[in-house]
Amino acid sequence: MRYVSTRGRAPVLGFEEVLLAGLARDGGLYVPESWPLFSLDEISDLAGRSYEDVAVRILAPYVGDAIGKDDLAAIVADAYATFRHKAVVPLVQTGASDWLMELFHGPTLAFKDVAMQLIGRLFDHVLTKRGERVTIVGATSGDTGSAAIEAFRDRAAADVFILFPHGRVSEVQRRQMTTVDAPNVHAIAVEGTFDDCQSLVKAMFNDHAFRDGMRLGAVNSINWARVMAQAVYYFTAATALGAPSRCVSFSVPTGNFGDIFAGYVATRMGLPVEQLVIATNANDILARTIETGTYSMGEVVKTLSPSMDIQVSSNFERLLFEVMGRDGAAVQGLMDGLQQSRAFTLPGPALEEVRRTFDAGSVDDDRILATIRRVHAETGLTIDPHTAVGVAAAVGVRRDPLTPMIHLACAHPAKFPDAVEKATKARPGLPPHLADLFDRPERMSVLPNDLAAIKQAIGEKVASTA
Ligand SMILES: Cc1ncc(COP(=O)(O)O)c(C=O)c1O
Ligand SMILES: N[C@@H](CCOP(=O)(O)O)C(=O)O
Repeated sequence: MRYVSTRGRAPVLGFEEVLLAGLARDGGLYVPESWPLFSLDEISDLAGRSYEDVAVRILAPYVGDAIGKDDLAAIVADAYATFRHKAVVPLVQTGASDWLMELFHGPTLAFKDVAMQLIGRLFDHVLTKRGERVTIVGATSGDTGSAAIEAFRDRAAADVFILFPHGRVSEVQRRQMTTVDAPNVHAIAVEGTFDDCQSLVKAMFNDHAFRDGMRLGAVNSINWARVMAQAVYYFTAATALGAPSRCVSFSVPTGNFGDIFAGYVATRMGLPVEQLVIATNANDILARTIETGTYSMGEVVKTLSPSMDIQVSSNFERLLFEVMGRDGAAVQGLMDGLQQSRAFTLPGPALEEVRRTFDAGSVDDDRILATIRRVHAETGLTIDPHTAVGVAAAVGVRRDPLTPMIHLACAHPAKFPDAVEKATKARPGLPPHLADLFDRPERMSVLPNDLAAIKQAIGEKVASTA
């Protein structure tokens, strides 16, 4: 498979280069040159297979001949052996037509592990083959960071620098990033928001001298490999519930639009999906965009679902590229508008196209708490505040009550114990492998929201370990 940039002016790359490149050199995001289409028979044939087997089948066309089939199967098997559930992402029925897809059985208790455990190994495979080393820079609102640190810790071919917003992640999330004692891991608390962290990372990639000098690599969902890995569980869940002969829907708690874009990818590969619900917290830029057609940035608000306290939703650009006829210049025009006036308006036909597949709802903190409480009372299950956003948002926008709605349970409740305790009066405990998290010493630097200062800190650290 070859990959093109959403802005149309970066080199066309193969899988290996796309994995290592992260952001395209024109500032855009890489997408496959064409979508591999699975026939209905091929999709039916996924039902009942192991997660690992389905993953290899879905990933193979994207990886192409960059990695041999046997090597890919071994990497996939090794990645998902780290999960605490044999099904990797089990489904739990919560109502007549409602299911939770539990995505939090990986090492760091959030859905990010599903892609990150694979990506760490893919980087290792490719870098070892090439005899190269990279400097990973990532931005996190809490979950990507710990998943990336866990996936890359002690890997000889990578240094990892994770930028997170100081004071805006949960204590569990922070400690998961700051207590890992590995020489190649560096947690940086930035005095700013997640959007600031993400824009610092993009600015480092757009500084080509720094990017090439440091040999930067990305682990955020700007990296195509993240999205492709997340597309797999849309297939396992849908086929377990009768797809492709039965249509299903998904409700997806959304921040950076990576996870829900992976669902869209599954539809482009042939999976019949009735609707994809964009579930946002009070940071409702995407819900407003679907309603009005205008993507207009506001200020970030702190919520009980901090991992989704995001305004600049990176992967929306990938959807724009698709609904604007894959016209890179047109996407660049919208992105220029966003840069200049903090807003852009989708052309009518593009908005119609988005609305064919996507619905959206936003959920405030009171509804998050009420939803955690209700689900707990009705089912005995404890959900985290992000999952609650998805469960609540689906209520208002469901197209057909008989179509199974699969709610993505993105994080373990123990990552956000304060919110969960407030709702249920019970404090969720951490699983045994994290039981001593609060006793481990923390290690992090606090830096201003300043590109030069951050580049200098990264440069010095890399030079000192070279
Ligand atoms: C727990 C949790 N839920 C949902 C999201 C939203 O995912 P995405 O950014 O892929 O839209 C994130 C991160 O953004 C998260 O960490
Ligand atoms: N919620 C995310 C934000 C970054 O998203 P990504 O999917 O682009 O890595 C986080 O937890 O960091």
